[in-house]
Amino acid sequence: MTTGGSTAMDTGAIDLPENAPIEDGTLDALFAPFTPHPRILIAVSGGPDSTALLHLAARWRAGRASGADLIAATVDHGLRAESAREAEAVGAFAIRLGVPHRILVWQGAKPAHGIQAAAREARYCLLADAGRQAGATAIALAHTRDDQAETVLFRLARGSGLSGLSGMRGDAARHGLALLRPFLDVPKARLVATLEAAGLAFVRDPSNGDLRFARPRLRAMAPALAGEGLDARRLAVLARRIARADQALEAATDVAEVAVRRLDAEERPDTFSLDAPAFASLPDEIALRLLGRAIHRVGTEGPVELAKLEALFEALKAAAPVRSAPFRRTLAGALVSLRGEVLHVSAAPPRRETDLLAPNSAVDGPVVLGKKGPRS
Ligand SMILES: Nc1ncnc2c1ncn2[C@@H]1O[C@H](COP(=O)(O)OP(=O)(O)OP(=O)(O)O)[C@@H](O)[C@H]1O
Repeated sequence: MTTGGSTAMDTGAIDLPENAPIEDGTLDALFAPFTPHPRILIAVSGGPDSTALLHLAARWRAGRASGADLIAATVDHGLRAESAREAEAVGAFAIRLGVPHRILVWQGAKPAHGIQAAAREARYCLLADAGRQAGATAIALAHTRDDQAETVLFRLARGSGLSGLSGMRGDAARHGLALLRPFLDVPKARLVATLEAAGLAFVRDPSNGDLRFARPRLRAMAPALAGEGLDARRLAVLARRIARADQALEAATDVAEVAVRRLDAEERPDTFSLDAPAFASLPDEIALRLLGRAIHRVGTEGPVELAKLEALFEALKAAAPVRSAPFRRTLAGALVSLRGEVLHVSAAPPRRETDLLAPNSAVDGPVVLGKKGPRS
């Protein structure tokens, strides 16, 4: 995304040239998250962002007497005729920089639908396996500020809650390895300028501009959005602010969990019992998060979809003061029931056809909820 009219004053960010090459003087700060790791696998597609990541990380490492060992890997998804040749070109570039490189081939059947998501999932698995085999403790990815902005828009369009709108994290974990994204605050234009200044070539994946996919469509809208002030910088600032608020709400939920959870004789490992009056006195957002945690922990279907959690929470709030009929609902493989002063969340019994027909028995009906990925 190009940047529009925002200024350092209205975003709180330090104003940097948006398309100036990255200078050596900034490398220590940029790669500070690398320092705790003895060995890092750099994920390089051969596109501009990850080529710049490899180039700059090698430059940073060469300027230090000690630090992380760098290794690099390229996943050949086998989806384009040129992919094998491009992966080899990345390998040759890495070797020139003195960085060992591996090509990881995505084998097996490729789905007809959702190919981008399947390729991403396969890529993370292959990179994590290669990283672990090589003794790496972290994978470095070249997501930029433009990617962060796109992620925020993408999730906004899909109805995400605050956790989703906080965007990608600069430090996350997956498959037992840390995921480092040192360029999350760096405009893509600066990486391209860095490569051009160093005379380095990179490939452009045509699928990045394929308007059959949602992200390229959002990318194509970026100049118009930036013209209205909704540029990458503002969206990235928004993501940071939301992440900050989200962390505070999670911390408040930790406190509420300790205060409201009943650890009495009735408590079993597969049950989460909450003091119902204390739960009802929590602010809605905290109560909702606590309920979502309970369902996620004892349920069998992964993270709960936010809209479904909200529907269940509203039904619970409506039922709580009445207590005329027992409250029992299932969501994401968990059973939520209100008995007297106790709100129980336990693993749901196996579903029967009749469960789906009984009134007040299932808010999620026959829909199978997803098992992975952030749901909010
Ligand atoms: N085929 C691949 N092999 C290794 N790493 C990859 C591959 N594709 C993506 N990555 C890693 O994941 C990051 C994000 O992927 P995404 O598809 O958003 O970027 P991209 O368009 O490939 O970016 P780049 O300009 O680096 O090529 C990349 O910057 C890179 O670090």
